[in-house]
Amino acid sequence: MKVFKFGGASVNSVERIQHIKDILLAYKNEKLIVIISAMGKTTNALEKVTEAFYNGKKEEALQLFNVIKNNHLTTAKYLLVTHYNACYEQLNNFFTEVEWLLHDKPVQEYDYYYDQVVCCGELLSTCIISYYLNEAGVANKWVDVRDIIRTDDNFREANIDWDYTSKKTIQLVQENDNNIILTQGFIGSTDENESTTLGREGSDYTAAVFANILNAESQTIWKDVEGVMSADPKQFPDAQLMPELSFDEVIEMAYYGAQVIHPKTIKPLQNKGIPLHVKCFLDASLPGTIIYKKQVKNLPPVIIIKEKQVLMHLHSQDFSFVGEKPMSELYKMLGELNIKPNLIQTGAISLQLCLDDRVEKIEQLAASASLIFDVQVEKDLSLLTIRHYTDDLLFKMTSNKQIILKQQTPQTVQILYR
Ligand SMILES: Nc1ncnc2c1ncn2[C@@H]1O[C@H](COP(=O)(O)OP(=O)(O)O)[C@@H](O)[C@H]1O
Ligand SMILES: N[C@@H](CC(=O)OP(=O)(O)O)C(=O)O
Repeated sequence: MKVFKFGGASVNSVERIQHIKDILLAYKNEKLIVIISAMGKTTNALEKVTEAFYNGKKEEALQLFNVIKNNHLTTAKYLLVTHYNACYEQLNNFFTEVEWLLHDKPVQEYDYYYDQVVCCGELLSTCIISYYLNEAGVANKWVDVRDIIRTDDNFREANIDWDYTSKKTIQLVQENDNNIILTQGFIGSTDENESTTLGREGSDYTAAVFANILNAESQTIWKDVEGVMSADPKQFPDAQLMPELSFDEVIEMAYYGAQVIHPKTIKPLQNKGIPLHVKCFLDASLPGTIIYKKQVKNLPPVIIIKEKQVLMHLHSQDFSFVGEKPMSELYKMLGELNIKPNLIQTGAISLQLCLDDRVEKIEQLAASASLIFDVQVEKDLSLLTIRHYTDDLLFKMTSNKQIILKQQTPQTVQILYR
């Protein structure tokens, strides 16, 4: 059994979806689980629908959703001939589910509605692609992953119930004759059938969960890049391909914010020693990157830039040390708000946290933290991380920047700048 994952970038046009068919035809005789994300930037668009709905702008939410609907229907029309009507019917069921919800007034928490609306992106994309592949001779079985991936109700960052999910996954594979099972990444459901999501860009993780449970031979993430590069090639055209990487290196890269693989993906694979391939779906003959248990030496400097960062300055209110007590209270607040700081620097009577700029979370944290600290917030910053840095590169990358904070170990340097 192999697990494949195609991300939003691989399914963002009719041509790209047709390309998936060519890739899968080459694996016709293999058992595959194929995980697919929402098309292109659909998840962002669905986030906007949820925001409008939650802010009481029902008409705007419905209008925004209508655009998403039409885009998917147009894609289905281009791709399908004989299967269009059946696909249309299934798409309509998904549309209706969301529209019903949008007609209601929000009475529950925002994150709950977010998951009920946003999960639709993956359901729509997989529905269209499954019908298309069946029509094009790549027989597959479409599965609603919400029947398989059971989670808790920690909406937007749901945690997997491994026992239930393992049983259902094994049962699914045993009962299915098709070589290809095609399903959604990123989403799951609670024991009360509420939809959940696993955190943005979580489809890589879904694939790793299946790979782990099924002791897969390998997992392959198909991307619009050659493989894992030493920097985002969109920002750094000279970025180098890294043909092999260790699990340790990739988990560090993901932790520091490299967009290329979701941070939670590595553990399920590492635990079972399952190799992860990152390959280019535009040219399957390219070798890509293999990530495995082997130690890999002599890596080039790896550059990661995170934009839209906020620096929260916390200062002791009465000149007492920032000791264990205020620190543990602060960590409790971070845990409750589900916030992961990207960098923490402590001093005698102050500490500084670098965070992603999620307005509502920052406001809540600032409000809670102000009970024990004086709080100041600085916005519009960027966080540069270089693994395996050289002094020359560090100088080159920071010489024209206003450095706000710096943290350095022999392996990694992090610079927060304006
Ligand atoms: N180190 C890196 N190596 C390769 N690609 C990277 C890296 N860092 C960022 N990227 C970006 O990741 C993009 C693919 O990620 P994304 O658009 O989220 O893909 P998908 O939709 O397939 O998950 C690439 O187009 C590339 O610009
Ligand atoms: N569609 C979700 C899940 C995902 O993993 O997407 P992608 O594979 O395109 O990063 C998101 O955009 O967050």
